[in-house]
Amino acid sequence: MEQLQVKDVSVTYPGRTRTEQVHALDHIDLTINRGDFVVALGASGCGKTTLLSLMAGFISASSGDLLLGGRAIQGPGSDRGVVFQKHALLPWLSVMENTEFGLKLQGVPKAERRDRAARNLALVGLQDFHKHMIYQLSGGMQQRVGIARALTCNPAMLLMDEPMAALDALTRETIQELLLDVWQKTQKMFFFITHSVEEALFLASHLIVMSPRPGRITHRYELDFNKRFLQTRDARAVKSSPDFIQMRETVLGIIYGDERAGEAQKELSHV
Ligand SMILES: Nc1ncnc2c1ncn2[C@@H]1O[C@H](COP(=O)(O)OP(=O)(O)OP(=O)(O)O)[C@@H](O)[C@H]1O
Repeated sequence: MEQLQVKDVSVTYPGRTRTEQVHALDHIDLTINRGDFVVALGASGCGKTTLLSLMAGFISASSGDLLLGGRAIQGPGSDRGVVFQKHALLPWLSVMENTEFGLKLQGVPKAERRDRAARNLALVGLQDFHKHMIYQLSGGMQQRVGIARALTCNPAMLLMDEPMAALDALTRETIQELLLDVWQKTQKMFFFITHSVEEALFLASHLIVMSPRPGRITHRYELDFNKRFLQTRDARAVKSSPDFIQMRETVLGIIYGDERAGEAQKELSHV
């Protein structure tokens, strides 16, 4: 079965002095199954990006294990697609050339890679933009190319680090809906980081809330607001429903509690 397992993982970075250490993640356990849309939410510095970087294979754990399909993650691989906030597209290449880039590096023949890239560009609504250059696209369209590119190597898992953060509110909502469509159609494992509580509640099938110093998962929720949207196509109705608003207040309370605790700790350390 396709599954990502994070087993008792801790990450410690060197601090500013020789003796200081930053406990970025502390004994994290998390299982992501095929078809799960896991969203990580939490105050700045709680270790969200560190967790994603472990899954991507960009960094190694100080202790514990990360397994994908039962095999230890030992570095980046085409079984995991990554979408960043800054889409990291190559501006001198066209939309098609950017999307097929990973397959070209793998030596996939041109006809096959064009076909696979075209299918994923259609999935994100860019079927009419193959020949456009990246600089001719809006921020939202560039982010769609980033998603299509990440999907084109057919990864088991899509890892997204605040991919909507630089988008205006309206575009952000459109891309949220697009992402839910892509999730429903592909049934891949999604791991998504955001600072927006509303975005997290709307997208997640599984929400984890993290707290900093040391980075821990403090709360876990199973949600179905995403399925409600996919059934009704009415995002406004979902986001203004009483249980959505109540959940938003609960999660905001958890996060602001953390941030206030963090501020108090900083103030104390200045005394
Ligand atoms: N390479 C590094 N060296 C030292 N400390 C690091 C390094 N990367 C991250 N940290 C520290 O580890 C902690 C967790 O960082 P991380 O970026 O994972 O958190 P985050 O929740 O993603 O934060 P943000 O929401 O601000 O992006 C922070 O205290 C950060 O300063």
